[in-house]
Amino acid sequence: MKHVPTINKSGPQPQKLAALRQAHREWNESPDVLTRLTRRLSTTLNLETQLAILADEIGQVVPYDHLTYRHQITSRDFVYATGMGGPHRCDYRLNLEGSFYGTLSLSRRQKFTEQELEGLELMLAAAICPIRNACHFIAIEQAALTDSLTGVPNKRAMDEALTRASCLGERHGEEYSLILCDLDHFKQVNDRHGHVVGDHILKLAAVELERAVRNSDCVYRFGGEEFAILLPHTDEAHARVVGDRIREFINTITVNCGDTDVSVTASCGVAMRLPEETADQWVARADEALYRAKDHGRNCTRVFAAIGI
Ligand SMILES: Nc1nc2c(ncn2[C@@H]2O[C@H](COP(=O)(O)OP(=O)(O)OP(=O)(O)O)[C@@H](O)[C@H]2O)c(=O)[nH]1
Repeated sequence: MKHVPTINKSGPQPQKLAALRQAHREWNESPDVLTRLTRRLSTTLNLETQLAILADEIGQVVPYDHLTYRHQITSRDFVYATGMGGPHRCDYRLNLEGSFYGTLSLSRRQKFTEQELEGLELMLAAAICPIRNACHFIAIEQAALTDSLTGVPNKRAMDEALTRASCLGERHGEEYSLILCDLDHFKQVNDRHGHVVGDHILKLAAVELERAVRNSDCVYRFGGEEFAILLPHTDEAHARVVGDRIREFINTITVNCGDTDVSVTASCGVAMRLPEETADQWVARADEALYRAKDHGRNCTRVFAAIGI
């Protein structure tokens, strides 16, 4: 049976409450480095902010010229650096309960003393739990914005990006175009060759889309067999060219299924963002252009022209 703690009904405990108040004051005002470090780290789950706090607190006890922290969190490199080098260096691999949470390196002109290294280790021991929590937080945030099948950003990430693009477009008059790219007759691929093949083609399509666009553009999985590509600084004429290139890349996908090779085509709908347009209205126009591409026989690109609207 689960242990349920009993509630003490003996009435108020003035002495204990006074002690609690005192402990709280001491915790908040303590000049002790470790108490202050853990107290400051506990105020945030943001890894960059935590590292800035750690760098600040370490610098007050062990002067250094340069501090770096590196960690790969769900395949993305996280790097924090402050200050400028020095020939003497110490590196710490941050491990907790068998898991690795990054490498912290310090360097400076003078050698580090044994006492300083011991002090550093005490501070890192106090910081490791908050750092672990911040790393997990980043991983969870990334997972919430990533499509688990293809690894590209998902619809939620796209909604955030479109809202951001709308704000920037409104403020600075930047041009943004959106391409919706939908695989043609994908139901037939699933029905004839099975979902495993369908899933494999979706993964390959995401790879081809990322290859077909610039680093500054971003590919999202918008729905089942539908992707979206957001193109900053791009008008509709250039976006059309990208739409055609995307289709060419998708057309190169071939999956061998025993005695047949399965290939796919795609249709693209393009819309450039209009002034004062909401993200939903913008997506609706790109979707309308996609519908026209499908209606025109598929494997083509259609633009919802901004002129005349
Ligand atoms: N394998 C696989 N199939 C998916 C996934 N998500 C959606 N689909 C399939 O994609 C197909 C989409 O079918 P439809 O919306 O009819 O579109 P379509 O057959 O591509 O036809 P058009 O878009 O008109 O060319 C459906 O069979 C869905 O089951 C997925 O994650 N994996």
